[in-house]
Amino acid sequence: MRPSFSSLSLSAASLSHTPCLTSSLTSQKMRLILLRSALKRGASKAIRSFSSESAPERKVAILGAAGGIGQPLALLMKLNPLVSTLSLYDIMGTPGVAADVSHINTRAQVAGFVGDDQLGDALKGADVVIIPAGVPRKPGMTRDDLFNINAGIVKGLCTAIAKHCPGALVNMISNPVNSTVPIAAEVFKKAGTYDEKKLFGVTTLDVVRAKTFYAGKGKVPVESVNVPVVGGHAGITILPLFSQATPAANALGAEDIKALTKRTQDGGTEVVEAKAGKGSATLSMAYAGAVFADACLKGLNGVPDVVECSFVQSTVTELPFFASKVRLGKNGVEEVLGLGPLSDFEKEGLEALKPELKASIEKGIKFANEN
Ligand SMILES: NC(=O)c1ccc[n+]([C@@H]2O[C@H](COP(=O)([O-])OP(=O)(O)OC[C@H]3O[C@@H](n4cnc5c(N)ncnc54)[C@H](O)[C@@H]3O)[C@@H](O)[C@H]2O)c1
Ligand SMILES: O=C(O)C[C@H](O)C(=O)O
Repeated sequence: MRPSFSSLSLSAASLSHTPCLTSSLTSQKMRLILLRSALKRGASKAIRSFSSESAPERKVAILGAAGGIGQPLALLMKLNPLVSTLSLYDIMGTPGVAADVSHINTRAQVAGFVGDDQLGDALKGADVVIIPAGVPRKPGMTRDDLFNINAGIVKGLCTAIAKHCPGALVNMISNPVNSTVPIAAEVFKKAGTYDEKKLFGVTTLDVVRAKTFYAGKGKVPVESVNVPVVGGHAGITILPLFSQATPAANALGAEDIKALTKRTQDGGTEVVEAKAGKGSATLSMAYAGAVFADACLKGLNGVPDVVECSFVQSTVTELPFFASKVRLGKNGVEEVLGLGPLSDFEKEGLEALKPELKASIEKGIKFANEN
């Protein structure tokens, strides 16, 4: 994501590096001309990136916007020049978060909404809805332990989405993602608004972690690393495909790959334990959520070849939902990409994750239909 202010710093840099020229003009006059033309170039660049004409109007709503993820995610979405309206909803605290974020001098107009009565207005006209609402883990808990509270929260919010912005792309962050995405699908089916191309479980944090850990161990530049992560978003259902990682890190042996896989699968728990009762990943999740929402917006805007991993309705395996690489387009999912060639270790991991993922999906479907 490139915040629009980057072009301003570029133009400042180009000003200070303007070379000296010799001509019949005095050097002072020449400096003035160069300064004017550099300013003009810089200003037009800045106007291009700030202008609401350069990108379509896009409304992004964050549900759970006053929480540990919600607040930094609101900040990052306010910095995204593709967002024209940023709608911040929570059951408490959003007026303050919205007032704070709204003072940042970027394109998005910010509005805060609080409580059931204002949920409809928060959602109306949204192109993308991001859901980090719900309780996080404490040490000793699994993501599934959050089901009893978060399933109901997600169900209520998705019922409102079906009513107020049925065409929006939904980015589900609330855990357990392996169950909350199927819950959302069932709610939308019941409401007659389900479009499998528009529902996404956000698994980007697994990819972010896999990239970071691989770069560290393989001693390759982190910015150039790509690693697909497939399956789901809990424990062994998180399956990083390091055999497909680029660039190749030749120094990594089978034991290293095993350790990297385990660290990626346990990345959430690593943060939960380090926070010692004060919640789970929030800052890295906000970053990951912003990366994924940005990809959705780019797809909606017609940018070609936008590919991210996500937990979506799928025929890649026999399971009805599965995370894999997905090509994003003007209607959401344009293509669910296959797994590609797997190593024997990854093939074993794939078979091992299926029973747990299947059970979590079925639990979500059952809840949505019985409550
Ligand atoms: N998908 C992922 O990779 C990933 C990563 C990290 C955390 N998570 C999950 O995200 C969720 C949020 O985590 P957090 O650390 O931000 O928690 P948090 O407790 O800090 O914030 C949650 C926010 O949700 C709000 N909320 C509760 N019920 C709501 C409702 N009905 N409508 C709107 N808002 C509501 C709360 O008021 C709170 O502000 C958790 O379920 C966590 O497990 C997922
Ligand atoms: O681990 C958690 O509970 C939060 C999140 O799913 C994560 O992966 O960090």
